[in-house]
Amino acid sequence: MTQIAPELAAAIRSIPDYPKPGIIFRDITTMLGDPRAFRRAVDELVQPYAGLKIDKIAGMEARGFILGGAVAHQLSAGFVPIRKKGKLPHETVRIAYSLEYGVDEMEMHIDAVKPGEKVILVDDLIATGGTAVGAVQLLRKIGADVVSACFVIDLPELGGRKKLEALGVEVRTLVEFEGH
Ligand SMILES: O=P(O)(O)OC[C@H]1O[C@H](OP(=O)(O)OP(=O)(O)O)[C@H](O)[C@@H]1O
Ligand SMILES: Nc1ncnc2[nH]cnc12
Repeated sequence: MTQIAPELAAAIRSIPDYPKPGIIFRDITTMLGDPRAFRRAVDELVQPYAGLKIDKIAGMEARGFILGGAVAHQLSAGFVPIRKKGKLPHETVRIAYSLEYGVDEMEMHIDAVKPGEKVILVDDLIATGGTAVGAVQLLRKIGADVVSACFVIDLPELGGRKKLEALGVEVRTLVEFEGH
């Protein structure tokens, strides 16, 4: 497996059979708690976009908020929270999606992005791609130009990267893990 950042892979904890039997949960809390690894992850995510004049970073609840907030700060971009249903107070756009271990609905404020604004999607991990594809669909519904999506972790066997690329979204990842 290509590892852009092997020291990041070493900082991520793997927990078998969580949240369901057969899933190996890739736990980034160990990476977030390590100041060097957290900084490295954010720096690596930001670097390809430096100078691109990105308007907004969209982050998926909850882990996408931690990384996306830091990336937005570094790029001097705004931040758009994509939340699980029922949490946002203003008018929203909503979509149902499935992920590696469940189904849910996510939503975003209808005025979170202006038509034509350049947006990058940020999350900790892409597995089946259900969450990220849902997020791209929401962003496009309100006219965003989704230029790229980036993740610390890719689980390539679950095919998420290919689904996003098929939608015309560039995908950048730092670490790959085999299996689920
Ligand atoms: O590619 P997929 O199969 O869609 O899976 C990836 C998503 O699953 C995890 O989030 P989760 O829904 O567990 O939410 P959390 O961040 O609140 O724990 C992860 O942070 C991604 O958002
Ligand atoms: N295996 C996994 N580990 C952590 N988060 C996930 N989200 C979807 N699949 C996951």
